[in-house]
Amino acid sequence: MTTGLFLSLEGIDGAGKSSHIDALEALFRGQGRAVTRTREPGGTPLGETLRTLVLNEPMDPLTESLLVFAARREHVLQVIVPALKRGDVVLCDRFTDATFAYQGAGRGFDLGVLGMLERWVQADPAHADVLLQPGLTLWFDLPPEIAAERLAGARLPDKFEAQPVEFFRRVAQGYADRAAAAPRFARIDADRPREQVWQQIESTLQARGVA
Ligand SMILES: Nc1ncnc2c1ncn2[C@@H]1O[C@H](COP(=O)(O)OP(=O)(O)OP(=O)(O)O)[C@@H](O)[C@H]1O
Ligand SMILES: Cc1cn([C@H]2C[C@H](O)[C@@H](COP(=O)(O)O)O2)c(=O)[nH]c1=O
Repeated sequence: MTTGLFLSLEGIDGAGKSSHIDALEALFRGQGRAVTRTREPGGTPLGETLRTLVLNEPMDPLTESLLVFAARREHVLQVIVPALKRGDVVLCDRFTDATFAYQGAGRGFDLGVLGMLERWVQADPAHADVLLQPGLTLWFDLPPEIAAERLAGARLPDKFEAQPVEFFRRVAQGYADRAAAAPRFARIDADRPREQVWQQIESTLQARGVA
């Protein structure tokens, strides 16, 4: 389906993903790679409109799941697949693992329904059994209490960031469950100073042969 590298960044809110995206982009550009940098929910005009709703409006978990997958469908078709076909490195701040972690583990929504939506949204039109997935997922793993401390006072919390620590314990477990089932996950110990977190990222990219 594609020739580029699809790299996603995942973790609970405040785990430190955004703090390393600039450096990741610079690293790949320094190697002469074209980079498409994007995020979910979002990445297209419609996706960004849906993001505003999802991050701010209270809603039923099925509604929330449908909106993030609707945004993802546009994102996959308009941005991610074309970029991968060009041979770009796609740096995506969150993808479907976030839906399993937040709507599935966090909200308690049916994982079977999420799996069905994943298949509908990410199937290759030519091979329905092949799903578009990141080639590598950097999972920033940080205890929820520390993430909450880091976020406290950093910015006005959105709907998710305002959730209690118990919600993020479930989300963190959701990521751990997803990671246990998919070798594309690389765990980054985010409970370290920034320089050490970056060193782990660099060594992971080398070990996986992608940079
Ligand atoms: N290794 C670190 N040690 C201490 N503080 C950090 C570290 N990494 C990031 N921070 C700080 O923690 C806060 C959250 O970091 P960041 O915004 O990168 O997280 P995030 O995973 O992108 O969060 P979100 O998903 O909610 O956007 C920021 O204030 C950032 O400066
Ligand atoms: C993709 C996706 C995201 N979310 C949540 C997770 C975060 O709380 C926000 C996005 O904010 P960020 O600062 O850009 O990390 O949305 C979700 O609940 N479900 C999803 O599928």
